[in-house]
Amino acid sequence: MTADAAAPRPVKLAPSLLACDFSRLGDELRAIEGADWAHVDVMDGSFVPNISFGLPILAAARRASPLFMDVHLMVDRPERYLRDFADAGADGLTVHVEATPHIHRTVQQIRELGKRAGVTLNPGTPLEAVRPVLADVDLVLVMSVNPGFGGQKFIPASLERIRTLRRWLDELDSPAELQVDGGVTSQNARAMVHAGATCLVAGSAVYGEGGAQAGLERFREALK
Ligand SMILES: O=C(CO)[C@H](O)[C@H](O)COP(=O)(O)O
Ligand SMILES: [Fe+2]
Repeated sequence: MTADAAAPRPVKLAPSLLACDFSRLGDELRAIEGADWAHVDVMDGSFVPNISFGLPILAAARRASPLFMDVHLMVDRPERYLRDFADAGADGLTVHVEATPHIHRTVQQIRELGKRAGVTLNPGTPLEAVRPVLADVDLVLVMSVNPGFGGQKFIPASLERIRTLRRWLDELDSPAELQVDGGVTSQNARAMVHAGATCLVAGSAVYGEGGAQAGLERFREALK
């Protein structure tokens, strides 16, 4: 059976705080309480050419909201900071396969901290790079833009990458989330779900026009 024909899976929405108004972080988190997760983009200015925010902002978000904190670590050698992010309130930690020579050990370390372990890869990295750890993760994230900035355009080839990962996860009978991040909008969301995605990250498409509640409503309508 192809992914497109399979029974529909519940779809999680994970608004990215990168696109919110940081001066009103508490309000911006309350505005997405109807969502499933809050996506927290940590950028170090080395692995990616941009610096976003780090531990204190995650800790502030944790204090302000009961939402699941889905932390996307765009940092070199993320193994150095796993415990710090866990202590600051992360519920899930997703690391890039390109950022560490020890992806298997890093995934194990996240699990040992009692957190959900995610693995991800840049659009230019062959999918085979994550295959050895697929059975060990709780989430696989398909980056559908080059990481480092919000508000970029979805890379169409990402759809085929979602389909392939869907097939590999199904072959393993894995319950892992298949997440997509970058350029996700209410217009293209259905195509990703049909390809097999179970969790959609969206920054500008949620926090943009009309505010977050209106943004979430557009996604709910699109995914009905
Ligand atoms: O990881 C990211 C960028 O590296 C962000 O999560 C992503 O870009 C979300 O922003 P948008 O929905 O505006 O594309
Ligand atoms: Fe992200």
